[in-house]
Formats: sequence, structure tokens, C-alpha cells
Amino acid sequence: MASLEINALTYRYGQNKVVDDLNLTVADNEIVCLLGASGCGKTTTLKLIAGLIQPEQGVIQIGGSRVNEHKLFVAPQHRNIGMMFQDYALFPHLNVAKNIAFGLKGLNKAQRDARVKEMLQLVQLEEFAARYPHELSGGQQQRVAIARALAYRPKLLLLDEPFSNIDSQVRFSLINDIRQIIKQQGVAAIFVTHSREEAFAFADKLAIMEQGKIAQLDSAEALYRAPANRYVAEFMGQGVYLDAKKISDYQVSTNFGVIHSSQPLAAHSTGQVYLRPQHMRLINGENHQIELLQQRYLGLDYSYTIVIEDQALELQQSARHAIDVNAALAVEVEPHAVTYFAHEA
Ligand SMILES: Nc1ncnc2c1ncn2[C@@H]1O[C@H](COP(=O)(O)OP(=O)(O)OP(=O)(O)O)[C@@H](O)[C@H]1O
Repeated sequence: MASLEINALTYRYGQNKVVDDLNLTVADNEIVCLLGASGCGKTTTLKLIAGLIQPEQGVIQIGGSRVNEHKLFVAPQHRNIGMMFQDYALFPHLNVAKNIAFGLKGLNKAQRDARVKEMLQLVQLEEFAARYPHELSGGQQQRVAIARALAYRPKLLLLDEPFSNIDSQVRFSLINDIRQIIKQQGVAAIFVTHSREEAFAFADKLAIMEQGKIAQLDSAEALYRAPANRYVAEFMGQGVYLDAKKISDYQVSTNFGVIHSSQPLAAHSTGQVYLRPQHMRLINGENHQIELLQQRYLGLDYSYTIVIEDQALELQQSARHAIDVNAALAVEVEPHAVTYFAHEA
């Protein structure tokens, strides 16, 4: 059974349709990250799931139970969700143990104390039970926040930019720890972030959101290998488009030579390939009319900013294979799972 199932969800702020017929499923025990351009509707989607706002249309089911439909509207505290929002700070006047215990209902004191102890162990903050939030680091505060969110054993966790205020040096170890904690508890989670790197480290699947809809939901690897459209391809990483003509199921011809694909190409006979820097190498050779804008030495690598067919791209390659920037430049494209789109309508 899915922990979350959303069908045809729609929401407007005034005339502005911010969530548009959105469908999304999160399996039990799965972490899904909502990623997309600023303003595409990520936070609004989380608020709809949480019950902080009411949809115009659509059905949301959490753990198999409908939380809205016609006259039904289940209040946030009865939705079986835990929330860790950027602006849902800890209560400053309560110590760590009391912050975690807040919201634990229907338990007697002994049960409540046992649950708080269990949660403190889970987030490895046993010695910090009596401390107040201002006496903790940002990372420790987020551990308390996750302990508080998990304390009443929700079916689904909602996390909105939970790591954005955390120092970059500790951010990725905190992300790993919190991922493990969530997996250990067997809870499903939806996570909103602006950072692809955070999404890769934290989520099982990424849901790429485009203008109020889910453009594609899959693993990061599948989104790289087979993006559903140009928005998803560009969102997953910088690249350049080259006009291309299909010459076999595994080969396209471009101004930069024949490119070999490790997967069958889409059906259209002409279109554009989207090439990412990691599949290209700048070399000295036959002049491909590549302009070098900038070269920087980064220690082990060189970074080259080049212009191909009016599109700028940054490539990094080992300083051991440095090229002569004053000689003619060309690119070599290695065989890979080529992304090949039809021409834009
Ligand atoms: N309370 C509000 N009243 C009116 N419009 C709003 C309100 N909140 C958000 N919006 C608009 O709805 C759209 C979606 O906002 P939302 O916060 O869901 O986007 P987001 O994808 O989370 O963006 P970001 O990545 O910048 O946080 C935006 O155009 C935003 O300006």
C-alpha cells in the first residue's frame, strides 16, 4: 500500500493555478524529493498534504485513508503526518525532552517518558535532554526536530528545506544520519529542497515539478538517463543542444561527428541531442568551431568554458591531459545513453 497517493490535485491562489491536476504516489518506506524551479508549487503541495490549506479539487490519501473529498477535510493534527518545516522551529522555552514530548497524546507519563528516551537515543542526543534549543548547534536542533516529528509514529513525514540553514560542512553528514533514522523507523517521507545534491543524497526518488505538475518521478539515475522532456534534462544538469539526425537506432550524426548511444534512440528521424559536459572531452584537433571563453586551473583539474553553437558550457578535465589552448579545438563525445528530443514545436 502507498503511504501517500494524490490524484488530480488542484489549488489556486486567486487566479494563479499553482498546483495543476497533480498526481503523485509515495510507496511505504520511500523518500521522495520534490524538486523544481522556484515558484513551481513545491511548498504549496506540501501544505496541501499537511492540510494547512484546502484544495480546490483532487483527492489525497495518507496510509490508505482519504483526508479530503467533498465535505471531508481532516485537520492537520489528525492526518498521521510528522512535519519538519524550515519555519517550524523548536519551542525556545521548552527543553529538548519537552520539545520531543510536545504533541504526544494518549500516552501516560511512563509511556511518554519511554518514547522520549527512545527518540533521544535514535537521534543520539541522550545527554542533551535538559538543554534548551539556543544551547544546541543547528544540526542538533534539526535532530531534535526530526525526533519530535517521529515521536508519535506518523505514517508520513513532510520536510520543507530542513537542511538549508545548516552549515555546509556538516550538512551532508546530517543528511545521511537523518536518512538512516527515517529508514530505520520505516516511515515514508516527502522532502522539498532547492539543492540537487541534497536530493541525491537524501531521496530514493526525485519528483521533478514543473508549473504545478509532476513532470517525471524516478530515481536520479533514470532521470539523467531518460529525461521525459527538456525541462527535466536541463534541471538535472547543464548541457548543450546539438541538431542531430538519426542514422541508426544507436547513432546520430551531428556537426560534431557521429555520436554513439548505449541505449536505443527515440523514434524521430531528426531532432536534438542534449549533451552534458561529463560526456565530452575538449581536445586539440580538427577545428569544430569551438570558442574558448575561459580557462581556469583548479589543482587536479582544468575548467574550460567553451561556446558550442552559441551555447556556453563548462567542462572540467584532468590537468594531466592539458590541451594547447592556442591550437584548434574540438570535442570528443564518448558513447553514452544519449538524450535525443524531437525538435521543439
Ligand atoms: N500565500 C500566497 N498568496 C499568493 N500567492 C502565493 C502564496 N504563496 C505562494 N504563492 C505563489 O504560488 C506559487 C508557488 O509557490 P510555492 O511556494 O508553492 O513555490 P515553491 O516551488 O515552493 O517555490 P520556492 O522554491 O521559491 O520556495 C508562486 O508563484 C508563489 O508566488
